[in-house]
Amino acid sequence: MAAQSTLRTRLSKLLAGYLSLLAKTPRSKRLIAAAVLCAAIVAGYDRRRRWRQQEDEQKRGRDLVRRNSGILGKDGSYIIYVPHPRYGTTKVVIRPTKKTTFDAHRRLFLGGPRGRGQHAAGTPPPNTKPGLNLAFLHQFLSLLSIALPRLDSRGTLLLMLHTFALVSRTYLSLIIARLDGSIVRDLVAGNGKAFSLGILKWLGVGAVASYTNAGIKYLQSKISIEFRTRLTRYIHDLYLNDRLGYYKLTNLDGGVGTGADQFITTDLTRFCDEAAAIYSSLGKPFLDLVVFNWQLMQSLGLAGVTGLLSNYFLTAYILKKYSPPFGKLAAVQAKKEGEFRALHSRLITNAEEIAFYGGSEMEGVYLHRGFGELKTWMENIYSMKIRYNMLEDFILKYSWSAFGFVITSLPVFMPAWAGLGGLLELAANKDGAPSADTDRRRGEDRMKGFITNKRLMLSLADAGGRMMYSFKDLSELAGYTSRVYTLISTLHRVHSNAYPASSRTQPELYSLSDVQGTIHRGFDGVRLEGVPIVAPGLYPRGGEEIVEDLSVTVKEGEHLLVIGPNGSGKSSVARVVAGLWPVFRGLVSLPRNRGQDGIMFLPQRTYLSMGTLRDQVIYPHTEMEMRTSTKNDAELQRVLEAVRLGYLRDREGGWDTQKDWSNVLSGGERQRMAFARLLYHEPKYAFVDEGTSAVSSDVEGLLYETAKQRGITLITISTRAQLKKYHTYQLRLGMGEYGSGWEFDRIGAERERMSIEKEIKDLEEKLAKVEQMEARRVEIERELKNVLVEGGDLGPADNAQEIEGPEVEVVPVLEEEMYAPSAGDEVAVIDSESSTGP
Ligand SMILES: Nc1ncnc2c1ncn2[C@@H]1O[C@H](COP(=O)(O)OP(=O)(O)OP(=O)(O)O)[C@@H](O)[C@H]1O
Repeated sequence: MAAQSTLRTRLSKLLAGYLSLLAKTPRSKRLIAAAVLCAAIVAGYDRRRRWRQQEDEQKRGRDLVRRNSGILGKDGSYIIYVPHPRYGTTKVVIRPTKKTTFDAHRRLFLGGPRGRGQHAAGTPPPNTKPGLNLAFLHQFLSLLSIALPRLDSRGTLLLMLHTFALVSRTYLSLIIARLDGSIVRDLVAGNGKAFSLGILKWLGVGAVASYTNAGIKYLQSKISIEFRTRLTRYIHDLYLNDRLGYYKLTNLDGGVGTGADQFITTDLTRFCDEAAAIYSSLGKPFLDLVVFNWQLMQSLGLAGVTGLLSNYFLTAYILKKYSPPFGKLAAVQAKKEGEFRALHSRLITNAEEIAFYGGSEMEGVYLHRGFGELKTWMENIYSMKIRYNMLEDFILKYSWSAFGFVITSLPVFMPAWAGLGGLLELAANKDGAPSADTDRRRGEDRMKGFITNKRLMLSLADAGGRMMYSFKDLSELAGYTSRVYTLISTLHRVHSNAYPASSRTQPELYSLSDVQGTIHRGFDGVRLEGVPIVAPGLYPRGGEEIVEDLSVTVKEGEHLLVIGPNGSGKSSVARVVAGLWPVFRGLVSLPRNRGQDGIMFLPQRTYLSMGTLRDQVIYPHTEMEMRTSTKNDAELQRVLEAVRLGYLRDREGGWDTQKDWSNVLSGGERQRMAFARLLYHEPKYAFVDEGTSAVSSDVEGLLYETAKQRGITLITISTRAQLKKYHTYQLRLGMGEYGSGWEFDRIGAERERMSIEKEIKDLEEKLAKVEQMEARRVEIERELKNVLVEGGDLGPADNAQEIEGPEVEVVPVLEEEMYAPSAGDEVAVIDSESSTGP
């Protein structure tokens, strides 16, 4: 009780004191305090709300990460959750690049064909060598317009902070140079107090400078990541869209060689790192040069600074003259690294096939050759660099220091030419006969001036050196810039189909600049009218016609079988309809949508994606799309049962199991999985390319009947005539003298019967000739017996005379016993079981 009453008294005292304080405080201050209190409460509440939201998001993120899925935003953005070591997951929002942005950038990236003066205004000729030239400036600025899209973007803010940190560091270096001079002066003068104060100041400034240095490095990496994020997303949006950039880039355009992977992963990273570094490695020394030169001009006069500047220009000239073409070297090295990497990717992708063939030795040859080329190139670069580095080191480190000593001695030896320092010297000289005290003071001032100037000179030499070194970095940056620019401009070219005809030569027939056909989407069926099926050549080469002007129409319920020998162009028809290959002439009509109620294509090799078992059935849908289309796991199970894969879910441990499915499913299972996708998506029309070649015939029938029952009109591509029973029409390719003809018939129609009867007649005629051929074979064998004797030796001379034809030189064969090795001969022992000989 006593304790309680004491507490109450204390509380009431506290309250009274607080109220009296409040009464005494002016009104404005009270208002401010109230505002601060309210702000603190609101901020606390907001923090709590955000914290809860973050927790919910992390929980949702964990679920989605497990399911390999994301969320689609209303504005078309895609929200995914990526695993995070500390928070479990972090949310990443990916906003698609707007169409108008691509349109605006096309002007920056699209050049015309090779040669000067044939490309859009402002774009450099595509054959410009990477280096420090105007093309580099254009390319770099174009890439920067993607990396820094707006003035208020994150990257711009980071650059501003970085600039602030760089300026602060230059200012701190200036303070340190002055402090250095005064500390040495105080030491020489024996002024302990000033000396200690100087040391304290030194430590204080040092702490701030270290923090600034670390900040500069941190901001530089942040800028690099920001650039990379923006550029990667931009490239992905151009690369992976309905214009099929990822396919056309290597199969039709060929502008980036074997593939874009090396460009997107390694080259882009190097470009971003170098671009972020170049800002500080050029910007800071440049700032240092200006500020320190100004300072030195104050103390050393115009002569000193003129000397310094001439030194820079001379050095820059010498280094530029003798420097190897670093930009080009970096670009070629990146290309060679890409080729080597592509060889490894091929090996990984085709590991099983290569293992079956036992092809490791052959693959080893390719890999060693690829690495050999890369190694030779790199050795050349290093040997070029070593000579240049020697020159660079001697000039920047040693000759510059010697020159620095000469310049800092100017106030002492040539006071009339040496600015403020020189004036001080002159004034001291004028003071008449020097006393011991003035001599001492003069000595101290000289010392301070010398130390300050020396430090400034050192910083200046360092800045100049870094500036010169960064010319090399700049050249390398030019190489990476050229690589990334090439990738983006090629993607733009593919995206907008910009293949102008060269004005110098006639465009080749069926080259990408000769595409005149029309694609009509929104048709209820599949129709080709006068469409040549052409295997395209890499731009600007022309393509090769495989099927002559094809005209065929498939309407709902009229299943079509496309048949013909290997290589006659069956799959190519699907490639043209799917938009992989261009429609060079004629008209192609097809439904507007892919998937449900539209059209779908099942390629010859079933692709199995990364992710869960569910993802395999619903591909290319995501789980999120599956849920929004009101389908569920029970429906998926029904689909799997319809294709006789109902056991998979239990065997693999549920829908969310993640595996490398291409190694788990057998060839037949993969094909059935492809049919499961067909049944899941329920398109109106479907191209099935050799979709049942590895499936047993009873299941094959079941797959076709089920698909037809679901209302899917099938266009089957196959070499097997027994599939006719599931189709209404057939398109026979590979006809005519050149194999580019075709026939389109109703199955069982008069013409088809006639063509089969004709084929039977042909075969009978050929069979009738068999007896004649047999008789001829016996005759030839008899003749040969007369000509050849046993053991393969030629017969007697009178027999040989009967042979008509060119003269044959008879070389006598050494018999085994006639050969006796002499002492000097090397004798190889031949395993009689594994080798045979004449
Ligand atoms: N990207 C390409 N570039 C050039 N030619 C190609 C390309 N793809 C295929 N070809 C060629 O086009 C021809 C037709 O190929 P397609 O794949 O259409 O044949 P197919 O009739 O489906 O053969 P198969 O029955 O063996 O599957 C072949 O000679 C092939 O070599």
